Amino acid sequence: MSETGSNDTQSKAGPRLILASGSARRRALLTQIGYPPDEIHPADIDETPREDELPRLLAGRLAEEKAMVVADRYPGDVVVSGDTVVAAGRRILPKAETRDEAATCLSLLSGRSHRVYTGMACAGANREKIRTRIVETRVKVKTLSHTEIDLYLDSHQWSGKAGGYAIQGAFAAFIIQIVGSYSGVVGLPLYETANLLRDALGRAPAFPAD
Ligand SMILES: Cc1cn([C@H]2C[C@H](O)[C@@H](COP(=O)(O)OP(=O)(O)OP(=O)(O)O)O2)c(=O)[nH]c1=O
Repeated sequence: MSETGSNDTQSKAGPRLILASGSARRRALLTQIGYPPDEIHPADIDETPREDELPRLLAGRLAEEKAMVVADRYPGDVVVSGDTVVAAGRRILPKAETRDEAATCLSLLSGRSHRVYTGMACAGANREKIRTRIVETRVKVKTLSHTEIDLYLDSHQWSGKAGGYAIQGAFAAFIIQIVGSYSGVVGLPLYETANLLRDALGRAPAFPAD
């Protein structure tokens, strides 16, 4: 897989699919639904929330910016992107980069419900418009003991994750209920993504054989 942006095969096979994300999970999610990306090109954008920006709007705006930045490099191809934002009330939690940051996130999530907003954006091959979807999921977390928090922090599974946890890992044992989109929490809401990609690529998915 190259990052040259060449699209020689486009006229014969239709537009290629470019994933504007460095997230291995987003790549795996696309592959799971039969739309494996032809190329990966992470979008380097400033993800700082604007003052008083609502988490839902932030997720949509960042997904759209990621798609736009990368779309400029791949004329004639379809570009898809995502952005996941975790919010406890109106408070937007960071992507945890340090143990202290993760510990603060976990104490905010313990014993209550929070919301995860995932924006996904799809730039069609003709660039007429970028289509965006924002999916909200409510996640209810048990009251975490000090031991549970320490064990989780020791695992480092929080590193780089919005809200300091990953539902696809050990943290699942602490989740009482989710209402919304599981795949959205992991990184891309697959129902909405599949619909937009089917339209944009003009072809059925190629489901991987079991
Ligand atoms: C809440 C939660 C987040 N996450 C991850 C998904 C995202 O990778 C990350 C949120 O950061 P994002 O900015 O959405 O994505 P990213 O920085 O990993 O990649 P890119 O910007 O290149 O697309 O948190 C999980 O993997 N599981 C979870 O349960």
